Amino acid sequence: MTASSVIAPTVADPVTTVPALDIRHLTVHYRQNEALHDVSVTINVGEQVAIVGPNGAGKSTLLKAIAGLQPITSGEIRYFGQERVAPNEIAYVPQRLQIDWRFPVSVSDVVLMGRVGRIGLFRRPSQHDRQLAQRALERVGLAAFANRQIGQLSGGQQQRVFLARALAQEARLLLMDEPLVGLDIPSQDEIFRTLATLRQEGVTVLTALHDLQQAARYFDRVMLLNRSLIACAPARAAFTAAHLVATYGGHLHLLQSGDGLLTVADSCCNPDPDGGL
Ligand SMILES: Nc1ncnc2c1ncn2[C@@H]1O[C@H](COP(=O)(O)OP(=O)(O)OP(=O)(O)O)[C@@H](O)[C@H]1O
Repeated sequence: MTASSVIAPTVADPVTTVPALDIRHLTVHYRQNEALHDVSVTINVGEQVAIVGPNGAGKSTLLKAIAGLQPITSGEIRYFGQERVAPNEIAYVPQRLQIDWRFPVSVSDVVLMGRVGRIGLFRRPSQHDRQLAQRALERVGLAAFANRQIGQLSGGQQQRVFLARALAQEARLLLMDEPLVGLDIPSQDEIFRTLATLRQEGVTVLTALHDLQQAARYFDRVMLLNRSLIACAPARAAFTAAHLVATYGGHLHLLQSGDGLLTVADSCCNPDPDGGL
């Protein structure tokens, strides 16, 4: 073999090969209750991943542990190759019910709060910060609501305000806990449009969801969780009968759709409760 016929090995690009999240053997307890058991998964930079699983599967716990809001029992989480991450690098949007919407702040105040990590708690926002907040509100279609009190918005609009806050924050990692709960279809579409914008900007997104069709349609990979990690793969590979049964047990009916992808319906909503697979 001549030297010229040898193909030089590709030099790994350290920027692109370092994952956004590298979770190793993560276990989390609430007192005696083990909410997450030995979860190991890697999320690449710019990926959008849906976390699905039954009630109590540990979806919220996983998001909170990643956000640093929930102490972990054992294991480790690395962020962009580091043990620690600056708070402004992560945006966490909790479930709607966990937010006190009566809080007397305007929509633009909430979005500006996304800048606090960058400007410091006691410094006034600059013109640049205000412009970023304004642009973020425009991008989620809420510029006209900037001066409204946050509690006066609809559920979908409130969720979009929190997305705008994440945009203004210029976070690299966005964690959302069931952002679609209680939203009508147009509001859900607006959220997915905003996620598409974040995709263009290379923001890594992890979202807890209940709708498996949406998880399959809008996300690069689906993480099936039931205290342990069952799978984390593109929908076609994730939604196998074995994975779905391991995740949801006997509570689901599996359906074969036209394109061969398995989809599921909760047995509580099925008109024929005795219907099998
Ligand atoms: N603050 C808490 N104190 C004690 N136990 C908790 C707490 N939060 C959650 N748990 C328990 O941890 C387990 C995982 O809960 P978690 O909220 O993470 O699940 P989930 O998948 O997000 O559920 P859901 O779909 O209902 O929101 C459950 O058994 C739950 O009861």
